[in-house]
Amino acid sequence: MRIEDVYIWDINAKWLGITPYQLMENAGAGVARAIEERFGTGLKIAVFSGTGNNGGDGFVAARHLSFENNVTLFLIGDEARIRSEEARHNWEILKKLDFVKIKVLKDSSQIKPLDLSGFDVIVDALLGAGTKGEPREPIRSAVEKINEYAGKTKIVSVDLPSGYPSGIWVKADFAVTFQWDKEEYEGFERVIVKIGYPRELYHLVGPGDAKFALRKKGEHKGQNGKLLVIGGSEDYFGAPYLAAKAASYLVDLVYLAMPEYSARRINDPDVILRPFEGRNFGKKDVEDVLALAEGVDAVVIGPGIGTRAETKEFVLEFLRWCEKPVVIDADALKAVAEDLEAIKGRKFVLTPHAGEFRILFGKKPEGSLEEKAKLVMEKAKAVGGTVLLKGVYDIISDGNVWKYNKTGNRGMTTGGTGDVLAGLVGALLAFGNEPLRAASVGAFLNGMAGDMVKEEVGENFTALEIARKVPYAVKWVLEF
Ligand SMILES: NC(=O)C1=CN([C@@H]2O[C@H](COP(=O)(O)OP(=O)(O)OC[C@H]3O[C@@H](n4cnc5c(N)ncnc54)[C@H](O)[C@@H]3O)[C@@H](O)[C@H]2O)[C@H](O)CC1
Ligand SMILES: [K+]
Repeated sequence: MRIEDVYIWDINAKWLGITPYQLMENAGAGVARAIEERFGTGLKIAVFSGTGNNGGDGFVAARHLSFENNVTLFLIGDEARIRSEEARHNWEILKKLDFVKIKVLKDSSQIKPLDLSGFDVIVDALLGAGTKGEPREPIRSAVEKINEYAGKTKIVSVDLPSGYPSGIWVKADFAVTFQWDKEEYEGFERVIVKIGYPRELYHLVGPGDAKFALRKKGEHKGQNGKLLVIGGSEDYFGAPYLAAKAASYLVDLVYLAMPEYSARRINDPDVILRPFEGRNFGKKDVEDVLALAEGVDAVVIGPGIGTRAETKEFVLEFLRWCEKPVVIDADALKAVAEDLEAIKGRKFVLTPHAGEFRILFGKKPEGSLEEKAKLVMEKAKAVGGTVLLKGVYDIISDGNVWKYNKTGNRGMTTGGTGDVLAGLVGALLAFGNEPLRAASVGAFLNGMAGDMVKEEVGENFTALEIARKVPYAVKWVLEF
């Protein structure tokens, strides 16, 4: 698990109703328990806290330890800078206690003369996951002061040694880290304590994933993604339009390549039409559509494209040559099912519903969520890409991990919601997201938009209304 996952989990935990207060209480209690299990009780303990949530964990640990130990808490920095509610709450509690001695040290000149030789254990709660760069004063002096006692006094770091991985960090006997080990951490012993996360957080897609997926890259036109949607046929023109419309709320530029016969039905300034002569895509169009794809960041191919033999040939030939990340949706899935080699080595997302999944992989997904997830993961690994199996719970896997999405409602069985979804996944690919995150967050936003429409109009609505709700779903995520 990476530090980025910590933030995603925290946000998703909050979305599930697990408050930062509960997490901090469990974190601090876990630190206290790990210390007493290792060193016993009746100890003289110095807790060094910073003004962030790492410091907050230290406040909680000090309170828990004070029950059977002699605790002094050193706040390094100005208490006015204690930012989060949960850290402030625990600071206010400490200030009401009499057995915990508190010393506020704002300046390195107050830290340098400190004599810590009377303590059995020093707890380092100065800096944690929020650290940026080398420790700055006065934290820096506190790190140096603590390191004077390395090897003599027991030193326990909260979450990770303060200053790690910069040039100067606390030489701790061990760090008490939360819920799981982090792959970035090395060079110090870790004791892992659980802080109340349910197992679902490994798999459930939430606003935490969406916040990371929606981070904008640049300020200038076009920097926030250009998408090409390829679809439509003599029978369908709505599907590719829906995909393009939905995507237009996220990326800067959306090109919509359609056979001229159906393209003439579209006139929406939000999408840049690129009509191709004729009624259906065929091999004659491969060169020109590839040329279009050169100018974008990601491609969606399939909505309404039809299943004619000439079109299947077009789809396969296009995919053999296109090097851009691509969402393969709807009828393009049927083409790919005939020759999975066409997408070998590519960056792609397949977006089948259960029936298309069976055509692609020869097996209908059934059974429990975990049984279906195992099958999706196995097939994603086999095909070498990301598979988004649409359903009441969408299941997404890149072959290594699996995610599931619970947003959405029965009203979304209406035609076209799959097209909106394909557009959103394509847009998130165009943002630069890896396929797994683009697919899982696309499913999340699609379902959230559908839930917002249902809130307003009940369960009978069209896919275009879902597309129009996309900006509201994005706003909700960014404000969460
Ligand atoms: N889900 C979990 O794992 C939980 C983790 N908890 C603890 O929260 C910290 C992360 O807290 P955060 O407030 O984001 O950051 P820090 O406390 O690590 O530090 C931020 C604080 O320090 C200042 N700062 C940043 N870099 C430096 C620097 N180089 N020198 C000096 N000062 C710096 C910054 O301005 C902030 O004021 C995590 O590690 C866990 O301990 C939750 O409490 C429980 C759930
Ligand atoms: K720390």
